[in-house]
Amino acid sequence: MKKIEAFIRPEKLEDIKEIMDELKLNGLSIMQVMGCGNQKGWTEFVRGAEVDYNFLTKIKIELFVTDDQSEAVISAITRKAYTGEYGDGKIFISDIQDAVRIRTGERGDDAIK
Ligand SMILES: Nc1ncnc2c1ncn2[C@@H]1O[C@H](COP(=O)(O)OP(=O)(O)OP(=O)(O)O)[C@@H](O)[C@H]1O
Repeated sequence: MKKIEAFIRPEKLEDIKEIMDELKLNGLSIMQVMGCGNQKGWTEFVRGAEVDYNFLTKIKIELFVTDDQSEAVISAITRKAYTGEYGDGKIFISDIQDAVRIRTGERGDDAIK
């Protein structure tokens, strides 16, 4: 199993939700986060003082998928989140050891399919 954590532009969320149906995924978590990457934010003057707004609002999508689903999920997110401008986001992928569906006690791939 893999954990896929994708940081995307908030306005891309609706497009990315379509992946659930397209790839027949069962679960997804979404968080609103503040962050920065190469897209550095902006500078404004507030009551005469220069203020850096270094952190922009992003959406973090967290998905746990089977190994055989992961490449399709990564390429679908990449395709839907892309604009070609700074701030398109990033995807982090890590290995997951196990999962449990509490209602049934199913483990591993069975718990997330
Ligand atoms: N190394 C990192 N660790 C944790 N979060 C990160 C990291 N890099 C990016 N993020 C998160 O991803 C969001 C989007 O980052 P951003 O698109 O600016 O990445 P980037 O690598 O600088 O890409 P680009 O060059 O396309 O702007 C950030 O606002 C932050 O929330």
